[in-house]
Amino acid sequence: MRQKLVAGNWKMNGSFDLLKSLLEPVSQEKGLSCQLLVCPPFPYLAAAADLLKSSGVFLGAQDCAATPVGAYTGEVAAEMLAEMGVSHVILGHSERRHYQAEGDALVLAKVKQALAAGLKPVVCVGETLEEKQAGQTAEVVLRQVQAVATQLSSEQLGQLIFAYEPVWAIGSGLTATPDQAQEVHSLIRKALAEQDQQQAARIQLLYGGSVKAENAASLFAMPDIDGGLIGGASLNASQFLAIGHAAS
Ligand SMILES: O=C[C@H](O)COP(=O)(O)O
Repeated sequence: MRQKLVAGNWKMNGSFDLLKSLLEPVSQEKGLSCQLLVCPPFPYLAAAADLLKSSGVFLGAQDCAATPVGAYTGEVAAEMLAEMGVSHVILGHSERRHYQAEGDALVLAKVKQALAAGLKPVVCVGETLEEKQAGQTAEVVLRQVQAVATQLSSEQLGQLIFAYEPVWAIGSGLTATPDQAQEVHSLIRKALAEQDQQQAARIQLLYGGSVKAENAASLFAMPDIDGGLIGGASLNASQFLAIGHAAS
């Protein structure tokens, strides 16, 4: 049985004040059966690790370098993140695919670095509005999934989490309906099962895109939706915890 995971992607938002006001209640919450993961920007990771210690709440980063340590100005190595107490790293988010022109090969290189450092990659996949309108959702999503999955061993595959985030639903207030999201999640799980049935049954598949306390429960009730990757609503402790309750 897969445990549900509610992950907060703060994107380029936050401050030390927000860190404290948000992570104190989150780290003290005792009534949830789901896993919680918080992914603030790099400058806040050390303080977040301190605030979350012994809480059971996981700490994640929003990116890592595609290469090991060395002469790569401005980059942050996966090993450095692991050393700070980070356990997860979001990779291939559509904002990075779009603004930083990250392609499937670069995402795979980052996934390999993350795995080598013992981090769990949260690999984001999803189609744009144009691709959806052209009927290309399955093709795009499965290409992004397989570009990573097929290049890994079974053991490595089992460390992955995938997040299906239709680009048209991110920050737009438009959410995929539970049925639409389930259809894509089921396609992803079937594709993974063709590669490795056992691991496919274990891998957590998250949904992301305008998830809020009001729509979370109906999404999380679907058989292949194992939680959410939450953007805007993760910046408010009571919203984020309410989504956690919907997953519990
Ligand atoms: O990583 C999170 C997603 O991009 C969703 O963001 P959102 O909840 O603000 O739509």
